[in-house]
Amino acid sequence: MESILVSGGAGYIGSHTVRTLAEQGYRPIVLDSLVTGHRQSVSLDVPFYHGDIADSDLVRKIVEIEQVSAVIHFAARSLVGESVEKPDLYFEENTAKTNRFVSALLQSGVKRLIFSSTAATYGIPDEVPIPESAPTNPINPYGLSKLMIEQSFAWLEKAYGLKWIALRYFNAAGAALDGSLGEDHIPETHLIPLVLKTALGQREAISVFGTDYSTPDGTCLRDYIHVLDLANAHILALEGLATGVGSGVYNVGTGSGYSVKEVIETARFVTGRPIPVLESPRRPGDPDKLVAKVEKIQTLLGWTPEHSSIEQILQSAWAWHLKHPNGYL
Ligand SMILES: NC(=O)c1ccc[n+]([C@@H]2O[C@H](COP(=O)([O-])OP(=O)(O)OC[C@H]3O[C@@H](n4cnc5c(N)ncnc54)[C@H](O)[C@@H]3O)[C@@H](O)[C@H]2O)c1
Ligand SMILES: O=c1ccn([C@@H]2O[C@H](COP(=O)(O)OP(=O)(O)O[C@H]3O[C@H](CO)[C@H](O)[C@H](O)[C@H]3O)[C@@H](O)[C@H]2O)c(=O)[nH]1
Repeated sequence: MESILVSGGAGYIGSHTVRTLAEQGYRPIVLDSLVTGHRQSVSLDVPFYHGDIADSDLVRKIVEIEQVSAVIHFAARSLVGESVEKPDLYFEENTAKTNRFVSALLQSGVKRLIFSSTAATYGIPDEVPIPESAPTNPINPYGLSKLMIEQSFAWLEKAYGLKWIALRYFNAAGAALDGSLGEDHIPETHLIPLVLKTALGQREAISVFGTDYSTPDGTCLRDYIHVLDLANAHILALEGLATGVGSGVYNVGTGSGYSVKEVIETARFVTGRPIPVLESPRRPGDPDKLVAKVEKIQTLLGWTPEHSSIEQILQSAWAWHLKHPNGYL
């Protein structure tokens, strides 16, 4: 059984990936500082190290004790607004700490790595759907912190033979189909959990940020990808690297966009509850459309989304919210 170290394995996407790895016959090992993650989101059967990715001694120890052969690296800060207020925090926590983490891994002989990147590396795209070859002009420190990591990998590959895949996720959403794992960010800023908290009556209304975008209904279009499909993309990426797929960046999305209004309308249908809307000003830094071009991951890694219709995303997220109205508390 191959042992895979998952940094940030107690976070939203990490916890779903840890479970999927175990289901597919891998042995996941989690390293997480719990700065934003939840211990309860990881099964007690999974080896769990409470620590920081920048603790090189700990990383080397884990690799040796657990016989780690590859790494999936989720650990990061990911609040766009916070990154604008505290760019130094993002360059330290994401870029600098990842550099230390990858150095320790390479020193320990681990050369296969899958990295959580983001559509925020593109900034405001000229072309939608966005191909991986599009220019990268991030418009916030969060996106830049991730782009710098991607770029560093090419040099680490040349110097030390690192094999890497950076998955540029579009909008991660949804939950385990039985609602047993889900999204519990504090503070929550993402549209879908906020819409469902409104359906639960925990919020009075959902603010729609901007109704004058150049989209069919005036609200922003996003490419929502189910967290289980994302989890699977990581495993295919690991297997791809092991069987000779080259290093590089891959978009992970569905290729279809839904507007904020369409998401809210579908959530009304799925939950059967009223969801009051408050039309609000634009949120700074939101591009009107972010939709992935997905041929590369489909062709080279054989990945196709299976749970990512907007109905399936909302149904699974609703199951999670009904079972865990206060998150993992
Ligand atoms: N959620 C999205 O829509 C989305 C979109 C694009 C990219 N991403 C990226 O995916 C990854 C996971 O996102 P998420 O939504 O699951 O976030 P999350 O905050 O739920 O998970 C991040 C996990 O990393 C841990 N962590 C953070 N810094 C750490 C450190 N220095 N050492 C050890 N552990 C640390 C946290 O405790 C948490 O468990 C992040 O890298 C994020 O930037 C997320
Ligand atoms: O209360 C809300 C919250 C969001 N939105 C809108 O809903 C859409 C989706 O917003 P999210 O905050 O859910 O997601 P983002 O598209 O802003 O962010 C995602 O995409 C980014 C890339 O731009 C990063 O990768 C980030 O990590 C990831 O969560 C946006 O148009 C946003 O303006 C609202 O109208 N009301």
